[in-house]
This record gives sequence, structure tokens and C-alpha cells, in this order.
Amino acid sequence: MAKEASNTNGSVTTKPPPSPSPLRNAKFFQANMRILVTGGAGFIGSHLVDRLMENEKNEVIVADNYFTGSKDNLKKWIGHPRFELIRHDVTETLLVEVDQIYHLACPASPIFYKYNPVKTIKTNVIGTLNMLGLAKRVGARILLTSTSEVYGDPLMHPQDETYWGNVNPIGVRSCYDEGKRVAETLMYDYHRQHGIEIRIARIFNTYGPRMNIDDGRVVSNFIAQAVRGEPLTVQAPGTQTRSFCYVSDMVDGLIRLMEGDNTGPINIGNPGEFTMLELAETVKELINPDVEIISVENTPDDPRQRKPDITKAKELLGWEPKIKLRDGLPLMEDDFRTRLGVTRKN
Ligand SMILES: O=c1ccn([C@@H]2O[C@H](COP(=O)(O)OP(=O)(O)O[C@H]3OC[C@@H](O)[C@H](O)[C@H]3O)[C@@H](O)[C@H]2O)c(=O)[nH]1
Repeated sequence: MAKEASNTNGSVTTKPPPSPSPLRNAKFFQANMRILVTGGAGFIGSHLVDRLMENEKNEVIVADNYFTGSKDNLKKWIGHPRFELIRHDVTETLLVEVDQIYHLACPASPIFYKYNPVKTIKTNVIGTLNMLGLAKRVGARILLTSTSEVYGDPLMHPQDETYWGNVNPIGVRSCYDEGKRVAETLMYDYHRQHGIEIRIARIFNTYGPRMNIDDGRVVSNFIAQAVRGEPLTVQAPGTQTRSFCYVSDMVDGLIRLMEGDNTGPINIGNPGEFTMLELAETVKELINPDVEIISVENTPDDPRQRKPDITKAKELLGWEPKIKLRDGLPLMEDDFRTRLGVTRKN
């Protein structure tokens, strides 16, 4: 598995990757792939675990501190012989023998990552250092879920991976966006200095079943509001844009990146771009035409526009999203109705 990956920032590591466990090549050792998913009890993490567990050759270990994740998201796997769940905070070291690490752990909703900003930056910096240390020790390949937020309030539109971003280093979002930027730096430094096999995904806004109902992000807020019959709260001015990727497409992109030969960073997101007013109108039309749309105050540093250029993902991973927003929203609605106990009026 120690194959040289093409890296896209122009520099190539000369150091070979560390060797994986000798057991991996042993004649009588069961050749299962052991995979660690940090943040595996969270929204994207648990969908990724579902997909990895479908492959009988995979053993999956989840490490999660349950700050925003939940055991409930993994209940179908608890007790499965190929599955293990550890309550663990990535700011502490973790020693497990694995072949791949999907490093997702970090609160992703602005409300949650701003709740304890010092903890958020520790998660991104110390957490990523710890996972890279583990990758080095056991010779594992590691994938970091970075974010479209590394582009900040982007002056280039759409954003491709060559754009260095427009980020406020002392803003209220910097614990997350600067944290993820340092995490990317650490990934590349470990790659160049120690030959670690790295993969970096820049994830754009993602939605789907299992998002926390009071998560604070726009899609989960609007769907919960529409299902409860409450006004949809569009934060001013409402003309800011985002691009929303359905979670199954996201998971597909992450697995292709991990399994492929390119280090990234690679944007994984749906290029369909919507203003928040358009999103509110779509949710109202599809889910509850009786609700009002109201304008509420916004928070500082809210990026004005965001849309991924996914040329690289298409060319290098053969990946592009399949699920359109109008098809994905009703799938999420069903999950929210079940969890909120509100049936659809006909
Ligand atoms: O109720 C709401 C919530 C949010 N919004 C608006 O919706 C837009 C999107 O906000 P969200 O909180 O969903 O997400 P953001 O795009 O700000 O951040 C996200 O970026 C990409 C990922 O890395 C993370 O999931 C998250 O940081 C913002 O312009 C926000 O002002 C509303 O209009 N109403």
C-alpha cells in the first residue's frame, strides 16, 4: 500500500512511507483492512462507517468524544464483530493498530465550533498532530476532512484548490477555518518530512439524515422549522450563497479519495449554488407551504459566497455528486419527521 501518491502542490516527498505492520503481509494473517474513523459517531462520520462496514473485508474502529456525535447514529453496528466504538477525545493520544485513518473529528456547525473556540482549535491542531503521529507509528494512510472554510470569505468564485483563501486570522470563525488550515499544513509537513501517505478533502456544505436537529446549520434549521411549522429564519441579507452536497455523495467522494493515488487537497461538494432565500423558498415549497420566511440578524464573518470548482474531483477521482438539492431535501425531511414525531399533513 506504500505507493507514492501524486501531490498537487508541486513538491514531492523523497522519503518512503513508513512500513505498515508486518502482520499485514503475513501468510496466515486475516487480511482485513483496519480502519479508524475519528468523529465516526457524527453526521458524516456515521454515514461513512455504514459504507465501510458494508465491505466484509473492513474492520472499523470509531473514536468519538460525543460532543456533537451520538452513539445512536451507530446503534446498528454496536456489538458487530468487525466494529469497535471507543469514547475518545482526539486531543489525547490514541494507540491502535490500523491501516487507514479517516480523521473527521471536529464540531462542524458554526454554533458548536464557536461554543468553545479554544477546544476547537486544539481539536484541529493537537488532534491532527496526534492522528499523524499514529499514522507514522503504524504506517497508516490518513485522510483529513478539511473544509471549504479554508477559503474564508472567498474573493475567487467558484473556488478551486489553487486559491489560498481570504481568511480573518482573528475572527470568530478562525478557531475552525484557521484550525483546519493548520491541520492541512501539518498533513503536508508530515508527508514531506516523514513520508506519511496523506489525503486531504475540502468538504463543502453537506446535508442529510442524522444531522442534529438543533445543529444550527442552515439546512437542518430550515427543515426542522418547516416540519414544526415555525418561520424559516434567513440570516441577513439572504443573498449569501452556499452549495449543498447530499451526504451519500460526500461519503462516496471521501472513499474514492482515500482509495485513489492523489494526495489532494481536493474539493468535495455539489456545485449547485443557492442563495439562502432561494433555499428557504425551496424548503417552503417542498416541505411546508404554510410557513413564513423571516429575516434575522447574522453573525460576523459570514462568507458571502461559496461554490466548489470540482474539476479536480471529476478528473482525478471520477467523482461528481448525483443527488440534486430538490431530491435530497425530502430524504432528510423523512428522517426529521420521524425524530420529531411530526407526520406530514396531506
Ligand atoms: O438558520 C439559519 C442558519 C444559517 N443561515 C445562513 O446559512 C448560511 C450557511 O450557514 P451554515 O451555518 O449552515 O454553514 P456555513 O456555510 O456558515 O459553515 C459551514 O461551512 C462548511 C462546513 O465546513 C461546516 O459545516 C460549516 O462550517 C450562512 O450564510 C448563514 O448565515 C441562515 O440563513 N439561517
